[in-house]
Amino acid sequence: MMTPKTLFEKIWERHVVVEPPQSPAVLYIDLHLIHEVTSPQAFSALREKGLRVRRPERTFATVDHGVPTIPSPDGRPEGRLAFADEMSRRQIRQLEENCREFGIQLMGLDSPYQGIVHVVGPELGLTQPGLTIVCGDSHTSTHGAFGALAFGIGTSEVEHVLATQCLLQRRPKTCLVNMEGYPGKGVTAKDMILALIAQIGTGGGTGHVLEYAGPAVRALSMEERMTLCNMSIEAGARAGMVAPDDVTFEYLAGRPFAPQGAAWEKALADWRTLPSDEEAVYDKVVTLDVSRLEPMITYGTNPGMGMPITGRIPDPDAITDPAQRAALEKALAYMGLRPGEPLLGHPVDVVFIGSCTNGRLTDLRQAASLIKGRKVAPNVRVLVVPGSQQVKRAAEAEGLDRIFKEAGAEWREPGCSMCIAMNGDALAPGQYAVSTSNRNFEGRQGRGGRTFLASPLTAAATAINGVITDPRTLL
Ligand SMILES: CC(C)[C@H](C(=O)O)[C@@H](O)C(=O)O
Ligand code: SF4
Repeated sequence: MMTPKTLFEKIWERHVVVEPPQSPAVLYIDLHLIHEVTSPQAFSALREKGLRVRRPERTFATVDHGVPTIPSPDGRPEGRLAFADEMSRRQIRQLEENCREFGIQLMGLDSPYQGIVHVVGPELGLTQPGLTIVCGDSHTSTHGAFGALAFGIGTSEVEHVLATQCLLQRRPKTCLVNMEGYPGKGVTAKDMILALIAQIGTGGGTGHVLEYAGPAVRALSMEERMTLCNMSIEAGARAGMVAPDDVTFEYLAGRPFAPQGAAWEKALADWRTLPSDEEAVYDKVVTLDVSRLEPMITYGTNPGMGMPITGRIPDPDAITDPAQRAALEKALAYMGLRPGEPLLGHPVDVVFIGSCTNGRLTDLRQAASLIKGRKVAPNVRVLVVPGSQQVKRAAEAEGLDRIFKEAGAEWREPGCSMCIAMNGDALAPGQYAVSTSNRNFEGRQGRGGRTFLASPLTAAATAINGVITDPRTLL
């Protein structure tokens, strides 16, 4: 009898080149994604050492973090750079030059496929089951939704992978996240992952690869599974994964970089062997009953500080652990919130709908379904930023852009935008935002800005009322 294995173990074992005792393994990397922020020093180091890129055909680049999302004044995609700050302009130009010199395919400003790296990889069919995927970006965990082993790396590791197509990596532990039951009306994948992180904490997944399983996960679309895996890193996990199934295969079929013809049939047969074996053992198991969830919202300055939308802000005095109490006190002071208060009805200045967590077509459709035929509140600035050019075109083909614009929202060009505020889209100090992104750290969306993380439905409901709103009241 073969030892039963988890999805993670199967992929890990296929990719280990050597795993000497007491030291990190050498792991072969199938797909390396790069963007303008974490790659420049890596290429400079290659140049200094006289090294080439080992497998340029397995390396793909896009520009996302610093890209202005204001439509080009002259209609040319390049014209967007007119709005870029100096640092972003240099990084984008540098990436263009590096890709030219090293023979790497770039989804640049003029590409119909440009977008956030974690949106672009899947929609091009680059992201596939069974692959090892890295990117100098923590939300690389998104790609695990396809049953790939995908994680973020640092800039020196980007250099290492560029030069060798391999990475030194300690074997992580495994954690099964069992999602029981089915979510109710208005409760989305974003609420499931915010609830999980609220339950296990931002350190709950440390050292582990999370495998999301259970009927609620199987029922999710690929885009929803990506939302789930995207935030694995916010629980401290190395990666997040969902075993591939027919939903995965249907999503991938016919995508530009997916296998075709006989190669597709061969790949499919292989991918079907990847899901964890029935008797496989995990280092840890966590269970979340999603049938009891409400839409979630964060009140603090890390993604674990989340609560059901009808809840009340917790009281630091009720926390016994001094470090945790201090962290909550500091967070509430920054957020300008008081313990025991509800968040429902709290005014906001900005609503941001976008990012690699919730900037895909499904997310925009959900937001539009609430906004359609309504107006956004006059006191709120609403930014809708599609995750990629493909998402933008698909949304426009369905008329979603018109729904947003007629309601008084801004319809932007693709990029990371106000998720990280590196491109000029930023909160003013003290402003409150409901954001569909993944991080609510101090200053994340602009210096002094205050972020409530929530789903696209909650964001849209809040945009309409101008105060934090339970989307179930508008559905
Ligand atoms: C800029 C980049 C390195 C960073 C990351 O690693 O995730 C960013 O994408 C983020 O979301 O904070
Ligand atoms: S959208 Fe936000 S989380 Fe995603 S890669 Fe860009 S900055 Fe990072």
